[in-house]
Amino acid sequence: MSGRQNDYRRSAGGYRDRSRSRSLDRNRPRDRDGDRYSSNSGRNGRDYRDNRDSRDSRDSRDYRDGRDNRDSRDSRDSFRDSRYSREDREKERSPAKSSDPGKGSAMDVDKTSTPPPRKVPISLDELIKQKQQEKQALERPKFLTKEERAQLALERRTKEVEVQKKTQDLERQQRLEFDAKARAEVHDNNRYGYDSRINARDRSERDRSGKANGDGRKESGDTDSVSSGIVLGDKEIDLVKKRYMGIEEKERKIRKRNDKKFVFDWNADDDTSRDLNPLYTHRHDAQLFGRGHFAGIELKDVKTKDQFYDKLMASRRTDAETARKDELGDLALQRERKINYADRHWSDKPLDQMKDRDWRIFKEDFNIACKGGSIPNPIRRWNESIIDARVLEVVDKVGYKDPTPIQRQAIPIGLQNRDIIGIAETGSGKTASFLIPMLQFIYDLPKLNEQNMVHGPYALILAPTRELAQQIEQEALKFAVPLGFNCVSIVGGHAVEEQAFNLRNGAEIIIATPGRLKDCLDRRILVLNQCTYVVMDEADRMIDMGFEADVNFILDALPVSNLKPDTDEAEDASKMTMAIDNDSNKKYRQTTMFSATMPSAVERLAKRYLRRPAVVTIGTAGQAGETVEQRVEMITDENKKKNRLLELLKSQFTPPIIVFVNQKKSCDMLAKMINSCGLRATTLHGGKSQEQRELALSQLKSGKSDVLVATDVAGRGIDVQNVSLVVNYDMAKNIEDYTHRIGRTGRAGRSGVAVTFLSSYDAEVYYDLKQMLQKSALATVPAELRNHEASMTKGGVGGRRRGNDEF
Ligand SMILES: Nc1ncnc2c1ncn2[C@@H]1O[C@H](COP(=O)(O)OP(=O)(O)OP(=O)(O)O)[C@@H](O)[C@H]1O
Repeated sequence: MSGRQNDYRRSAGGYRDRSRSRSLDRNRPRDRDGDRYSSNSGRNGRDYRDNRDSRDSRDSRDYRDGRDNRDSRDSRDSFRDSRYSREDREKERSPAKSSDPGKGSAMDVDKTSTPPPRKVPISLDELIKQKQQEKQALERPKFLTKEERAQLALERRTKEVEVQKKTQDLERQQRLEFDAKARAEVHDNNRYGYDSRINARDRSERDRSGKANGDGRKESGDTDSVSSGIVLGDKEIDLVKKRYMGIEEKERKIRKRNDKKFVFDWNADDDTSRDLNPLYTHRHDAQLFGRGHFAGIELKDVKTKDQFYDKLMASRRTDAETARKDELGDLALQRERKINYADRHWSDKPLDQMKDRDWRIFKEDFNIACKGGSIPNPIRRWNESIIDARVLEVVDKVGYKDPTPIQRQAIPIGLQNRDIIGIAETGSGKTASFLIPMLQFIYDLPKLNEQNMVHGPYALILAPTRELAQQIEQEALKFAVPLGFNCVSIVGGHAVEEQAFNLRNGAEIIIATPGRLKDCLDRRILVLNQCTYVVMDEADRMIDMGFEADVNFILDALPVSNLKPDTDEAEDASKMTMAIDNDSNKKYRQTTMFSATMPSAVERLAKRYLRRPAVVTIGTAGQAGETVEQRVEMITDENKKKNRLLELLKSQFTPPIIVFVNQKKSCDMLAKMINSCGLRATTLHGGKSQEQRELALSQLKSGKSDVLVATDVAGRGIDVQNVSLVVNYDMAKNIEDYTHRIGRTGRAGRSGVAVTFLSSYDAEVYYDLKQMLQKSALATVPAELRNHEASMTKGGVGGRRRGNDEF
């Protein structure tokens, strides 16, 4: 069906409805003017007609528009009818109300006055709009003034209170009734008096009602206080009772989280069982650890206490049983002796009775840790070692009574011709720990003579600084001269010719700095054709100073025919101590490295030149000497630093004192300042001639100078006896240098103090320094450092890489 036909039908439907309503109108009674009463009966017939006309016109418009509004029109018609009828009723009512005879009827008014404006029924759209507006108005939040809100809240509260009061009254009423009933029942049951409980309840009831009165007074009872005008609260009354009647309230034990699981109502003092039971009075103290104790029982105690049973048993024994008992007793005694003997401390045992356990205890006692296979046992005493008697004689002459921890472990390994990486704190005798096996090694080699001295030295010691090399030379000479060996140092700052002259008679041991040695090798002043023992002292420093290439050059100049195999054989002492071939006395090359700090950069060197090295660590790697008290002061201001330095130098510290700075010019400036204060200061840095450097050091050692102001040139290995104070006027740029600097004091078991001025420019080392101070028993971390952000995480790079002695 087409839309047009549909619309037509709908409009026809609408027409049928209208004709039906007209026929209904025809049946209605007519008014005075002959017009028919309609739903708008208050109006004249013209109104009605008009209405009808307008409706018709609307219908015809609907028809024209062809809109599908049949349903809405039906509802509109019915609604309009209802509106007409309501308005009609009102109109009918109004003339009746004003039926004043004087005024005339509404009809009359209509006739006389101007006709009222025609009332047009409200359209459906408007009506819907109106309804929506009303609805929106209702939904819209209404603003209330403060007073209105207060008023509302008051009303609400009043209502609540009323309800509450009502329920309370009701409850009270019910309770009173219940009590009265109960009292009557009890009275009936017990004629002789009131139940005390009811009395008490009455009292409490009265108390309660007294409180309910709101003034804290009791209705009856405390008449005294009321009469005296003093009002006492409950707490006060309790206190008065406590004071005058001696009533003590037991404090309730409050159970805490960590308390035992079971909490009893009684106190420990109330427990009487203790006195009655001997088990509790003589408690057995269980000792589960320690010698002489078996499963927590002291055997000796048990023996003395059990005499009663012993006597009893003895009286019952036969002779044979007694003999057997004695036999068993002897056996037990022997066993006990054996246990006690085996449990002796290692120092009470001869060497051949030392067990693995003893060696473990021994190593723990000296903080010795080793890595690598087939490590020999450490040395307990010099005379127990396999060191040649003549070398031991020299050791005794030098005055070393007992070996230091690093010497205890490194010397026996060195004597096995094993490669070693030795890490031990500053001033712990590392020099002797590589010198002694070296001397023993050379001792087994043919003496140097006119023929073989041209092939160069047997042993080579490399050191990062001239001063350290010279110091090692002096230490080596102590041992070498009595043994008839020659030592020569080859360091920068001296004429090469002079050094060539020193080498004219040959030297079993050469101590050198890498730069100058390379020069000598380049110039053919020296060859290393028979060098089979190499020591790199402070190897990390050499790499740090940029000597790695020189070191590689030197080590590559060594003969390769006696290189150790990179197999397990390198750990086999019996093979490594043997000559390589029977025809010659050639030995395997032995390479060792020693330092107090071993950063990972050294690994590269170790991997290239060391074969299956044994790693010996004393204490913790990179740790300062345990006898050094480390103090850190946060000072950034230069003037304050100077004042503090002078203050320290004038305090209880006795010379020699070493002050470390980071720049050459600071050395001279500080030395001047110290000299002007009456102390004798000398300087040591890379800008000075070698003679001046050696003079400065010797003056400090001899006591001609009180204070040495130095750069890191003096930071490593320099051994000046009895340095009481080291001041880091400028903090070292990395923790390794700091460790070596402060290691100039507290050497060889003596105590010393290291004071460091830390500034905000040193944030790179805050973390490492904090860790180091925390590990030391003699150091406290200042709060500024502990809480500083930079000390929380490891930041910055390691030390500065520098070329040859540029300090
Ligand atoms: N067994 C020993 N008994 C007594 N003193 C010793 C012993 N061994 C070494 N010394 C002394 O200890 C001091 C420090 O020794 P050494 O210079 O070898 O220490 P170091 O560990 O090399 O120190 P650094 O790491 O600073 O170079 C020296 O004066 C040395 O004479």
